[in-house]
Amino acid sequence: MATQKLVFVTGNKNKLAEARGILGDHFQLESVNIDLPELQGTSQEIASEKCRLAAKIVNGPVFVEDTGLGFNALNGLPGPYIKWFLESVGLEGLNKMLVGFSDKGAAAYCNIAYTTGPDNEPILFEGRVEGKIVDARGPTRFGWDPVFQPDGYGQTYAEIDASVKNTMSHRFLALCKLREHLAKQEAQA
Ligand SMILES: O=P(O)(O)OP(=O)(O)OP(=O)(O)OC[C@H]1O[C@@H](n2cnc3c(O)ncnc32)[C@H](O)[C@@H]1O
Ligand SMILES: [Mg+2]
Repeated sequence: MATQKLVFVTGNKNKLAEARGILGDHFQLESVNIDLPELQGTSQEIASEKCRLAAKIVNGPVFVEDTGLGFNALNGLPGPYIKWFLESVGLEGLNKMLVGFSDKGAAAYCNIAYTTGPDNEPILFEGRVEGKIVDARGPTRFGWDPVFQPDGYGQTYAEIDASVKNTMSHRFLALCKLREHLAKQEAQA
């Protein structure tokens, strides 16, 4: 199969490394390192708007993603605002937010927005993994990985081997949907 070029606009090197690991050799993943401005809204709205901005910059096919971590006890907050919560209160603070709630359930999700160019509306692909918030365990390499334990695993995202995370994560599930879409698009061309 021929290599397909794909542009991912993100300011996050860990997202890029995971996306490269998940998409493998069939895609030549190029990155444009811009932390695009993000409006307030749902994760889908944020991803769509980032994608419109990215398409204008790249002037061609491009994808972006918005990642969120929503606490069930807080009706899905911090959700898309997890980056600012993590920066402000740290991993321990995220735990403390749930003191007083018996429900420690949480969902990690990734909303990918892809467009063929600046004149076309973004298409969305979501990957979602249910789990719970636990005291931080494992290396602090990537964001909130140490405090999120996916259901069915005795380990946090940070403790799970990176190659395994890349076969089950919210990002993996979203990228699989994007990959399927691109394969269909290629078959129609
Ligand atoms: O340029 P973009 O792609 O927006 O990169 P970002 O780092 O700003 O990313 P987001 O706006 O989507 O914010 C998501 C936050 O969650 C973190 N994050 C994203 N994916 C993660 C993952 O798989 N595990 C742990 N933390 C993650 C990330 O470091 C941010 O703090
Ligand atoms: Mg961002």
